Amino acid sequence: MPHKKGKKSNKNTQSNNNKSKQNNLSIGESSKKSRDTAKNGNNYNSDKKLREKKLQALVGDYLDPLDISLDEYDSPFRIKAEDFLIPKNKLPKPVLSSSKEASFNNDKTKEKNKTRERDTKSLSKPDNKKVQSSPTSTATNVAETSGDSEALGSVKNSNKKHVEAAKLSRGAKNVNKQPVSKFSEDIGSETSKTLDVTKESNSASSMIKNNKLAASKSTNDATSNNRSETSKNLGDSTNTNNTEVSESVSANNNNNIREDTSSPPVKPSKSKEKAKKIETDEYTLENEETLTQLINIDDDRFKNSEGYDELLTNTLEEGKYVFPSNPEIKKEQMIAPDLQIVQQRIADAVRVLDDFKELGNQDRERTEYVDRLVKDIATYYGYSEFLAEKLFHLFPVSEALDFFEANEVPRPVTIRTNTLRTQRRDLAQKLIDQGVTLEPIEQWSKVGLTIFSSDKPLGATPEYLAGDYMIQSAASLLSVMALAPQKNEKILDMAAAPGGKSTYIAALMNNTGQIFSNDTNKERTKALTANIHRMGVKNTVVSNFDGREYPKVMNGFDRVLLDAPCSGTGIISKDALVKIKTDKDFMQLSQLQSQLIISAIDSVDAKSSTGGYIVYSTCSVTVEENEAVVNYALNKRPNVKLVPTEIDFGVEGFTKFCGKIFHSSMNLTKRFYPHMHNVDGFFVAKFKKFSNTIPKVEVDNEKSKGIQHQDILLEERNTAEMKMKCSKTKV
Ligand SMILES: C[S@@+](CC[C@H](N)C(=O)[O-])C[C@H]1O[C@@H](n2cnc3c(N)ncnc32)[C@H](O)[C@@H]1O
Repeated sequence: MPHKKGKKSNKNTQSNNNKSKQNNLSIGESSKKSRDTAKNGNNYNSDKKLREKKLQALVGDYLDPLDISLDEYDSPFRIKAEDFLIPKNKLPKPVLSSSKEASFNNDKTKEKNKTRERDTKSLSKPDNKKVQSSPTSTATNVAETSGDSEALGSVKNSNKKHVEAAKLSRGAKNVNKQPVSKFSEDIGSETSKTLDVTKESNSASSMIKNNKLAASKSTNDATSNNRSETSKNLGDSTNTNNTEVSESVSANNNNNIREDTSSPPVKPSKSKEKAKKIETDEYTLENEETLTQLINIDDDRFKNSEGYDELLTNTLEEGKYVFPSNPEIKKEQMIAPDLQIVQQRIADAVRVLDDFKELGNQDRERTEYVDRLVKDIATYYGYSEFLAEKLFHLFPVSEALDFFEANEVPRPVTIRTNTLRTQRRDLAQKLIDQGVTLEPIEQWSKVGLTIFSSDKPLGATPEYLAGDYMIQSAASLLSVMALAPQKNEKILDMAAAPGGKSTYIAALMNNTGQIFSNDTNKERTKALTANIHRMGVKNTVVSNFDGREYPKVMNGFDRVLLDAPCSGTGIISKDALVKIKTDKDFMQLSQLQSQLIISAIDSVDAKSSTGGYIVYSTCSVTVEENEAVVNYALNKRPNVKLVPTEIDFGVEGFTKFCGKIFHSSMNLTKRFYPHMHNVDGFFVAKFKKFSNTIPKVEVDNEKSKGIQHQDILLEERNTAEMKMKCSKTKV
């Protein structure tokens, strides 16, 4: 029997099943969970365990019972592959609700802003003309003043419809599943039925679109306890809020208020005056008390305050990005922020940064905008500011947003055919017969299948139990393809559990030669062994050493794969806890990775007649876990050089980053991104060892060899400095 991961997963099977049902959730709900997760996670003062407990309660304890090859390292919870699958008959119908899409789309934003401005003004200042301008509120007035309960009912129904529509739009988030196409006869042909890159990227962008929809919905959800109904239901608010206004106004004025244009101006209350003052003043200790009072005033009073009016008007004004004042920021830090406002600020900031010369405020530096944007991204998507900033600087501004959005959407579930047992065509047919809908993975793989839906869990089909396939992310195939193992070679998989890559290597070698599958975690080697048995692998020895010690245990390998333990920033859609990883986590991992890569190099025989290769991979996208580690290896072991991975998609690794320069051959490494390639974030580097002697060169000579690893780490540690540098780099 395959290994079950830990007691916890056994104990929780029942509750996991229940959660799993809940987890046939819409993307928006899942997005919301991760945002909620993060909201809690941002509170770093609380105890870590308590935080994790809270997160688990929110996200669910989805331990994978079979410890299948999801590439997480020490992830405290996992989302089961089957949880992503929606049974065919339950696939949601697409809902056309573009008007409710989140407002990262600028055109829609403009339209929305106009509506919001109208709503906001009519809400905060009971201007009768404004009230008149809303057909719904007019109808309500008429209904109320004339006692026409039927008309009133119909108005309320129409509001209800908006609520229903909003609910429906939640359903639309599930539509990220691509259109299901049945596997056809010509499945063996790599060219015929495979998705081409364009199609795939379209589907990726449609996912992002759907997710924006989800984000919009989640924002609505998240704001429900927030300061106002207006911002809660901005998409539906025209009617609802104006109805509220006109209802309250008509309660005050028994006669037809629309005729009354001469009402005296309402004198602001004391608290309103305070509110206005605090909105405009800088935050000081003296006004802290007042600020606290302001925060504590109830929603109605707050939403009627001029400060709130000003805040909304500022935030929503078309084409203009207005920095939140210090009190606003302070307030956002102290109470749950209004995510709708944060979302709008993000969209506005991206627009301004895209055309800073034209749209930027001349009194502000670009770095100030970037700084605010990163903070807002951290709040909105639930990252620590530290990590949001680290990830943000990997991309141009608007692409960064695509990356964060893509992390809210699960990647397609994929499996790898075990060619030791079967062929892809036969496996596909058997699964189709059981109601699975699938398609071959893209052209670059001959063994992968993308699964769209399945009536039963993919880890419980007879084919799975017979070892016909491995549930494995598409990205994880890439490092084995780069390794390109040959028959009869001696190969080391240095960090191998639970065996997704080891068993693929065995299949490519057709069970010839020898594979040493090693992992330092004894528990995980049980899953590794189980998978090796299940998949019919016969050329593999499982070992349990710290990889750093391996050259002392054994060396002379033709090839070594180091699929290193990493932070998992490439698999955030699977593991929301990555969002709150700390500086210390990254420092420790980077150090371990650097030590492991040196061991991997030292384990290879440069004189191998067929090989002499080392492949380094991670499911992370941070520079210090990838290029910095590779650069360190090149400096410490000048007897290796980088060679092409032979993977013909992905983007080149960084040759410079935030003012630092890496070895010029770093462009031979490959990066893969969720928003670009619709695979987990992944990094692959391939080295060729050309000598078993380590040449004596000045490894510390920064000029000739690029920067030293430690320098980068020190640099990265200084986030303020990095921020400055990176902000400049991105201009
Ligand atoms: C990304 S996972 C490997 C996934 C695996 N390659 C697969 O495809 O199924 C990283 C693994 O590194 C192992 N690991 C962590 N530190 C290690 C060390 N010092 N030596 C060897 N393995 C280590 C972890 O236990 C974990 O199983």
